[in-house]
Amino acid sequence: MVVLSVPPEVTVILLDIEGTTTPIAFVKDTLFSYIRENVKDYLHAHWGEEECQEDVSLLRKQAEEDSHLDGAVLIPPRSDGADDTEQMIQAVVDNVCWQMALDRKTPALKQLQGHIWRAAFAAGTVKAEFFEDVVPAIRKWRQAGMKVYVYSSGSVEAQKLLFGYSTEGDILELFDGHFDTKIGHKIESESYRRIATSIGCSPNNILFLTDVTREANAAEEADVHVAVVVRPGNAGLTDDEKSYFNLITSFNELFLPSST
Ligand SMILES: CSCCC(=O)C(=O)COP(=O)(O)O
Ligand SMILES: [Mg+2]
Repeated sequence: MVVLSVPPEVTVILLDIEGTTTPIAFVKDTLFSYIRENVKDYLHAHWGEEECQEDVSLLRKQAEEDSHLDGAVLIPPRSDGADDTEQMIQAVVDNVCWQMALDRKTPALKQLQGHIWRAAFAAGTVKAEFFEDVVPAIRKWRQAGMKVYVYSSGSVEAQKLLFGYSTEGDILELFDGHFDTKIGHKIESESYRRIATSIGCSPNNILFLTDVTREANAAEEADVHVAVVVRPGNAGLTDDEKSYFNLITSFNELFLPSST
């Protein structure tokens, strides 16, 4: 087994979700399919609620920013008439499906997705999946004194559902905190500096594990240590990326200085 020594100054492990803790196939085939199949019914059921209207307002604002993009779907402004509700719901559905077809990670989309998944996770219709090495490794890191945080494009609310309702039960207690793109985009180095400040450590106290090399580059630019996680179903890496980054195929390949 290949072993990657974790630098001694590292006290925090920061985890991506999709392609790192969780198979991309689960996110795409289960989580995203659930959204496509249920978004319309969800909007009908919750349209009158403040939370749903806040989600729609955020999506409408995002749609305006996206209006220059090919195929972008605008959401008409809200009026008092009940007649246009169907038309608005259809526009929201079309906008969500358009964003998802492009695998966009906008906070507006992620916030609504989190709210739609809530009922599915709570009812046990959906249970999150992790690669088999993930939970035992996190437990080991914690025993060794590491702090463990999550940084994902999925909203913090959705992250808590994922780790709260999983095939391994509720494992939320294994995490010291969660970050989403409210702190900044994952491909911007400033986001990693903000995360370090928020945790109360230096960037070089953090080891970030991700499957996406653009995220790894941004983190590294902020002086965060990175390892690129290679999992079945992840996008392939170029030869240059393979030789440049530290690569791991399992969390078990990380060797902590305190491990014996
Ligand atoms: C419950 S989190 C859902 C995962 C998700 O929506 C997503 O976009 C994952 O992105 P990541 O940044 O974790 O690769
Ligand atoms: Mg990822």
